[in-house]
Amino acid sequence: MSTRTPEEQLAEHRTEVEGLREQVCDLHAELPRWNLVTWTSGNVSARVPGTDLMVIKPSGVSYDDLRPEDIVVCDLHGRRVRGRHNPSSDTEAHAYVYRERADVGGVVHTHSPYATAWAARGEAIPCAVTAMADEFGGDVPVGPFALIGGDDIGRGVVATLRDHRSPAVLMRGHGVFTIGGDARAAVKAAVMCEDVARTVHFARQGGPVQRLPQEHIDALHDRYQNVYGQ
Ligand SMILES: O=C(CO)[C@@H](O)[C@@H](O)COP(=O)(O)O
Repeated sequence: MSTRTPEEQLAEHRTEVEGLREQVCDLHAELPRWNLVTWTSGNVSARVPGTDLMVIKPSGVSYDDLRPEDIVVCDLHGRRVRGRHNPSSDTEAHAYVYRERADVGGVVHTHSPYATAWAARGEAIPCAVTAMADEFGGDVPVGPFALIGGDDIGRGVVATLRDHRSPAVLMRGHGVFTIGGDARAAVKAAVMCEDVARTVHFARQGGPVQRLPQEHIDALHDRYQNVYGQ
């Protein structure tokens, strides 16, 4: 934790903060694009590296209307430092994750329909296809039900993901929270979570679904995380 005030940190990192406000504003367009949200029901945040600050969506503002200057700057206790709007209802949850997980640079919340259906049943998505092993390294787990507004959701996210390689958790009776090294990685995890939730749901309609053998999950995850791509 920095010894400087949030305002001093903001003044020192103004360029990075403005860049992240623009990036997080743009990333919100991915939520409706991939059918992860209805109306304003999801949010993206990013940690400002080297500070105790984060940037997050304003509460209840339409994705079509979002501009970089609407993205709210908060400290890591969810208090607004800059911005004319109230921050997202989930700000304290995101802030808790950043306080507890130094490796996390981005957090996303959605109500994407297939994944949220698994959350409504309180059922983990079994790791039954290679794409799941790649991105999640196992099942997508279920976290506890928690009321919206305080840091209880953040506590549930951190406690659940501690025992998993998955960057996504299905919060029981609510929806999806994902984490990533940066906000883009957390958005990607949210997109992939909905994709595998839908695929495994479809597979279930035709019969039982089997989890891949653990050694195959481990090999696939290792290849995707360390070899795949450029
Ligand atoms: O999950 C919920 C409400 O159920 C909220 O996270 C969602 O509507 C998004 O709220 P915000 O617009 O980010 O305040």
